[in-house]
Amino acid sequence: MEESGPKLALMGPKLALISHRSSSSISISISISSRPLPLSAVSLLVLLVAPDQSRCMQSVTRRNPLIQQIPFRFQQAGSLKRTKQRNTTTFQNLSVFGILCSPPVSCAPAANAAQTFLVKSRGGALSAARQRTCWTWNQVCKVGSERRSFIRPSLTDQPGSLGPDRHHRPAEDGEEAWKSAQGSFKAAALASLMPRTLEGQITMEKTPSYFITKEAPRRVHAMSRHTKLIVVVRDPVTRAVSDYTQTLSKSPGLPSFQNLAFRNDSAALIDTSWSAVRIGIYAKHLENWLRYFPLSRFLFVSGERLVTDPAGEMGRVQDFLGLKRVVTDKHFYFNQTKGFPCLKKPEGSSRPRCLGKSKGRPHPQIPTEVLLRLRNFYRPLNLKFYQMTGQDFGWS
Ligand SMILES: Nc1ncnc2c1ncn2[C@@H]1O[C@H](COP(=O)(O)OS(=O)(=O)O)[C@@H](OP(=O)(O)O)[C@H]1O
Repeated sequence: MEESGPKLALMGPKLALISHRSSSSISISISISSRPLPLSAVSLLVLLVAPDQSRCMQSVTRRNPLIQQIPFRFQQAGSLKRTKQRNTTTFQNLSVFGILCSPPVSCAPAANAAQTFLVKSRGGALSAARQRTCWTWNQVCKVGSERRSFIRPSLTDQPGSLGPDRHHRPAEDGEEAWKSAQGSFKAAALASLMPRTLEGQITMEKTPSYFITKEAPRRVHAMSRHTKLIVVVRDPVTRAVSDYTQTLSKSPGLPSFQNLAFRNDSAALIDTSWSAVRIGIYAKHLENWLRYFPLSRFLFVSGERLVTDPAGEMGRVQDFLGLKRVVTDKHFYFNQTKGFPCLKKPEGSSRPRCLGKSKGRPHPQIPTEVLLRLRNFYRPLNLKFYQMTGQDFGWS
């Protein structure tokens, strides 16, 4: 008989396996009861488990008169599909997110001012001017249906992403009120992006960059302080090489790893402004999160064990979430060609499934001396991270 209640689902390539190039992310596809919640195509990082989004949203909107109503939610999924349920409209595979500006900011064109959206493109593909443009509901739908723009929920501070448009702030509002409105708005906007959570369901979201985004802990906390957070971490040296490999695959003319890893003015110093290096300073990012969430709210998953013992790590994830252990050893096999564990049978499919080509790419050869220096750089930072988490990840 089919078990009821929340469980982890083994769905697509992004499923119960995990990814962690971006240091902190967990790539679990989740199912809400029997209905799969499609997650984004990027590896995950922070997993938000919010028990009651709608209540959370109501309190946000009550506290701030600027936000009267946020009636739309967006999911990323298959084809564009509109469904109505309890006054909530859900668009699937509207790879766009929209935020209701209420009262509407004055933006052009605003044919339907009551339903005006700020739109942001994934990776900044839209021009800055377009990013600042508020779009009407119809325009958002159009973009979604044409799949021209991919917009992901974001807690970062990029202009034109979440929140009232800074260029159109109401003159009568004081600075504090405005800041608070922006903060609440972002929290509400995030909540609005989450699917409605019903009894017996868990809502999850994954965005690697949250872990390293300064504003994210405060905003996630504002959305729900009961959120559970899952962070997948991998040896920061391997992570940096993986990060570089990914960038190299998109920009073949990239300077060498060592050129980027060391400062121009002093070849002895590691360049911590390079994101591939900076992201691996886990202790620093965690400090920022611990200002808002106690350690008990976190689960740290080892990226290395995820490869050597995926079922074991998934067992920890299920325990942490209070779920019955549904995902076990019998779901995985080691694929010799891929060199990684794969799923024997994802949900809804009779065929085995491995993660895609961009996961588990061969890394370029980096001189041993360079890796050694990087390892020395990370050693004390890793130790600090072990102390903070109470976990030894064994990165030597
Ligand atoms: N089962 C399985 N199959 C394939 N790959 C696996 C698996 N488990 C973990 N990994 C590792 O995931 C790394 C990619 O991490 P992300 O998904 O976070 O990267 S991304 O930034 O979202 O592209 C990817 O890093 P690279 O090896 O550098 O490609 C893999 O090492």
